[in-house]
Amino acid sequence: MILTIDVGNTRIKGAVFEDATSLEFFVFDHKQLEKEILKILKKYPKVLYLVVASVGVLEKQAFLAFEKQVQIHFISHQDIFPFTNLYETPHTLGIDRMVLAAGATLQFPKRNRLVIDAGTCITYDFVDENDNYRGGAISPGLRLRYESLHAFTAKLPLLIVEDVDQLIGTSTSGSIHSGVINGLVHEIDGFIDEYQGLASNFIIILTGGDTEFLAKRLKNTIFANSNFLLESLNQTFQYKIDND
Ligand SMILES: Nc1ncnc2c1ncn2[C@@H]1O[C@H](COP(=O)(O)OP(=O)(O)OP(=O)(O)O)[C@@H](O)[C@H]1O
Ligand SMILES: CC(C)(CO)[C@@H](O)C(=O)NCCC(=O)O
Ligand SMILES: [K+]
Repeated sequence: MILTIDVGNTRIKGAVFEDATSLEFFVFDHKQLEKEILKILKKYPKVLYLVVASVGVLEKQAFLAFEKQVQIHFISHQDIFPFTNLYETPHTLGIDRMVLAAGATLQFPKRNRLVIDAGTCITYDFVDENDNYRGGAISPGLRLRYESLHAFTAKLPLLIVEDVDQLIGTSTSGSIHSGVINGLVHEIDGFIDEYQGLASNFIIILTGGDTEFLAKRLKNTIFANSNFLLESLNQTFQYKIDND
């Protein structure tokens, strides 16, 4: 059994896997790390490996407390990945993006893949049908857009995302919701359209904390799976074991 942990910029997510099957998913705050992991390990004593992907908020040291119970693998740029990395600065590419690219490569062979992770930031990652990682884009995530409108203006209130579907904002809050939600939806649909114009045979994968909210608003057909990063982490680790 494997416990995969995704340390994002906002939250920590985890999942226990028995081979390719996920048994349970967890979400918790950075402050709860030690307590929550101990709880999971107690519930699943068969977990042998703890596999961590961190965007940098936590380093390897944060996990050393579990070393007596499990073998820890901290995913890094030195690991073996199933794609050729054509990023001009491969050492600065986010570990989460590498894991997503690996998952897309392994799960969707011989396709052009675009992975869109709607988390704290929105990331776009393109792995072509020859398994070359080509790069993508980084833009502000849904919550970050609301927060930055408030943080960098005198008058705009801090709003949280609401299930509103309004083009013409008729109040301050309506205008903010329209700008943030429609802006992001158009951004994502626009990216998908442009990528699909570059090549055929595309699979578009949407993941991250805002998956459900966004999936139903997009005009394009996508494969939506909010657990894609954790599943990819499990696959990346299996791939490493099989190919090292
Ligand atoms: N309880 C929550 N706390 C924070 N964000 C949440 C919560 N529930 C849903 N979200 C949404 O999820 C988004 C953040 O996504 P996610 O949790 O995947 O980010 P993350 O932990 O920073 O991961 P990553 O760094 O991989 O993007 C926010 O834009 C927010 O709208
Ligand atoms: C863009 C984020 C913050 C998304 O989680 C992460 O992947 C990251 O810190 N990336 C480093 C920069 C890059 O990927 O080029
Ligand atoms: K993200």
